[in-house]
Amino acid sequence: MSHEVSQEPIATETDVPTDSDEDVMIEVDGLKTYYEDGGLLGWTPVKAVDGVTFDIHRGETLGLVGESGCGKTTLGRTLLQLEDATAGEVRFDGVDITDLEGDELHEWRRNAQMVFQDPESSLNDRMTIGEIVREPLDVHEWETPQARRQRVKELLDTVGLQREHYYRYPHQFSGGQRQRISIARTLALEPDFVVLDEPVSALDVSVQAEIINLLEDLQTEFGLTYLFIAHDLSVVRHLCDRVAVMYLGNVMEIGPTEELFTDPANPYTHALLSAIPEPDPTVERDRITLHGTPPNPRYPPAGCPFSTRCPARIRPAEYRDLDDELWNRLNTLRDLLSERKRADRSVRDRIRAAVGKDTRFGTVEDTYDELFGDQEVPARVQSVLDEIATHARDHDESEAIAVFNEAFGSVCDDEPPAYHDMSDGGHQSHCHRHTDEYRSPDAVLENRHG
Ligand SMILES: Nc1ncnc2c1ncn2[C@@H]1O[C@H](COP(=O)(O)OP(=O)(O)OP(=O)(O)O)[C@@H](O)[C@H]1O
Repeated sequence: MSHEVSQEPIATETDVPTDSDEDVMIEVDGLKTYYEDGGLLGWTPVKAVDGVTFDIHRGETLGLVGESGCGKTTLGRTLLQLEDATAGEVRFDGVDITDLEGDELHEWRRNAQMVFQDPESSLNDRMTIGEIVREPLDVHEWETPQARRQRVKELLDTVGLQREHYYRYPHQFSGGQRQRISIARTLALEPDFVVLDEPVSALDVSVQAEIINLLEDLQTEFGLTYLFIAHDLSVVRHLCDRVAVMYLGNVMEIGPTEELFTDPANPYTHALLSAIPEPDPTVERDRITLHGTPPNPRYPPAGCPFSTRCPARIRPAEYRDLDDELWNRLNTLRDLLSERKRADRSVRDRIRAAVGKDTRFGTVEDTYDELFGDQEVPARVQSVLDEIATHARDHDESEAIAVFNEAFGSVCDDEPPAYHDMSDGGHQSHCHRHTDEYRSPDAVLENRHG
């Protein structure tokens, strides 16, 4: 874990309207979690969570969605102090738990628990169901051993299992039943807050609804607050009161579920929602095709995290009307140049480059041919491309990128966007397009649906 603090968080404390309502249970403020897995001095950490600020309200279910690897699990684990925060605060009822240690942390953990995705691997097959569910009670020396046994039996009732299951082993149960066992264990110490990390993704569709219903019933019965991490947006829409959309370690948009699904504000949310299959084939819907893949979380863009793939990225005035496909190809060229700049080129590559031979990135001519061979490139773009090519041939990627940014760059590439309020209901989005200076993302996306 790194304690390096790099670029500014996407919004500063002063940008964010503080929710002073009494119903705020958890306040997350400028939270960062970096993984220093290389362990080498100067090694660039993975910025799994990179400066997020939001609240969780008492008794609500907050959904957390986003593509694989965007940092959802890391965020959930950091809220429970299962990962150390690199920077920022997580305040539970006003207490910053990132500062807790030893007995205080142990005691606090009773309040907050996690249900994991895969009930196959999260239960110890050598322990009986009774031992598994009782373990947190034993660890926290809860009352007497007899009272613990009684409590476990009650918990088995609560989650729809039978008391006789106490002496059985996990392998004797189906996936859905195993998830019920995990949930019983999670509830043992009567937590207030539960992180549900894809709790139904590994289950058969027929069983998913049963577990979702159980989670809803338990929430009502025990007044639980949930952070629900999920890929399946239809489940999120059904279950969650509010939704936070994550991309590359940042929360891009947060708001009431229906508002966010019917009137998304952020270009990334538009893209994520447009990937949901339309159940009614007769309904025509615009789809947004995202080009490229998310950037490496060790090297996030300096400006908006989504800038390298955003179909609504602000363009300099003289290129506003450029063909969208050509614009996408230009963005791909910038990604290639950045990757080439970063690459630790092998000795062989360096020698080949020095004697003017191809490297594993291919020649500049090949790359240009692949990207622009079938495009009509206006002369004003071609002259910039020619200048970039000169630097790229000299292996001066920094200068090539500087020329690129000078011509095609915008505020999206340079500055992290601030939070913007989309409604009075706490709907917020981070996008430079929300400022008066630019057209809203909606207006731009209407023209650019691929
Ligand atoms: N222990 C670790 N050490 C180093 N990098 C890690 C570690 N755990 C996660 N990462 C990296 O951090 C980033 C965020 O991972 P995380 O698992 O939080 O994402 P996620 O959104 O939950 O993904 P998924 O939906 O696939 O579970 C990824 O790039 C991942 O490879």
